[in-house]
Amino acid sequence: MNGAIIAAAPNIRVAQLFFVAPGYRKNMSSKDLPMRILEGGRKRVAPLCCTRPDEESPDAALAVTYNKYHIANSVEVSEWESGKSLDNILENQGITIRRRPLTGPPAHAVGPFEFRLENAGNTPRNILEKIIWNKDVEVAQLKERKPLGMLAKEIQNAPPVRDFLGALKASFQQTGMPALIAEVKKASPSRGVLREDFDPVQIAQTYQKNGAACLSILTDEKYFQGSFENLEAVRRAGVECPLLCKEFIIDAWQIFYARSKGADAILLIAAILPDLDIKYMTKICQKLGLVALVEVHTEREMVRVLGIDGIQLIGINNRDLGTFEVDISNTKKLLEGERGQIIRQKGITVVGESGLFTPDDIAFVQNAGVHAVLVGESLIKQDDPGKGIVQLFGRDISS
Ligand SMILES: O=C(O)c1ccccc1NCC(=O)[C@H](O)[C@H](O)COP(=O)(O)O
Repeated sequence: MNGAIIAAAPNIRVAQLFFVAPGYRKNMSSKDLPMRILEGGRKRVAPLCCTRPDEESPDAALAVTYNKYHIANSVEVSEWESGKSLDNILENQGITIRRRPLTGPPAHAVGPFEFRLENAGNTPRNILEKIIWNKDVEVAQLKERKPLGMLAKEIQNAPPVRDFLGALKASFQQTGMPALIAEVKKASPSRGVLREDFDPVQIAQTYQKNGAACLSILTDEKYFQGSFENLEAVRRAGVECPLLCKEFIIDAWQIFYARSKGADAILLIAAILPDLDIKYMTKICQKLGLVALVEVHTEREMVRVLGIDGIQLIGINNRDLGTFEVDISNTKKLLEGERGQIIRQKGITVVGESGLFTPDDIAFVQNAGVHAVLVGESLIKQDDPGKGIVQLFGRDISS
């Protein structure tokens, strides 16, 4: 076994053991401890780290980031040490989406048959939780095939990062309308297949030609029929719009993976990530030159995210990802009062997301204070998604 046991947390359902990797024991405060948590035989990497300020060169910084990205922050270390599970930490921040339990439903054998008893603890409560639990398994498998060290090398050969945020700001200034992030979206859990004849490259080119400032490429396969191949293909085809990798990120490894596939921006969803993860994942983005679109849906999530330094881009999702309910007045609600003031003071760019179908919808969210919109369904369902942009904005935004 690689590392020394320094503490055990007995009051957790499955025993958790904390390890210190060799070479990190001397002269380190608890803030610097690289923590690996073993739960029931499964390694969980949690929480993340920031790089030390003394790493000057980007290569060194990257190396340190990926070598130590599972270093914990002192607050969270103390939460772990006092026996709090990740679900407790999530719950304390109002995050209702739980992480996948370590074991599935227990197996029972009856004669030649085996069945599993499902209960509230081992069954996802809603679609978002289902997506996240599936993602957890998916990422663990991908990571085994491609460890971080290997990814870091691939990143060196990845196409250069483009300025996602700059493109949004430039378009907003130029057109006087919210900049468009057009989504390359084949299907969704709420609507099923949105477009049968789905050619991601052709759709991306049409979006670009018709005035999209940036594109969002869904990469989740199971629930959205997206893929990282789509992201790579759009990038390779020479589409100039900066690309958002629209993924459910629960592990910093995915950020490196997205960059290696040509992403210019990634999505961080406040409904599933505790503050520390958002904070440190944002730092990793900075190191990689990516921008993070931090997505909120509730007032509490907005307040949490506004309390984190360095956030430049916030998306307000009008869709409740647990229930699928869509209400565009959510954008207005979240931008009202003090929250809106803080956003303006900090110069944060705001994106209105989901459920936008008409010029009135665009005007509504613009009046509420957004600088950009993220649109999927209403464009992708049109025979000509390019014309869909003209219809959505009520005018040609390409010139
Ligand atoms: O779109 C869904 O059904 C969905 C379900 C569960 C989690 C996420 C989901 N969508 C992600 C998005 O928020 C949208 O793809 C994006 O904002 C565009 O929305 P729309 O214009 O309504 O297609």
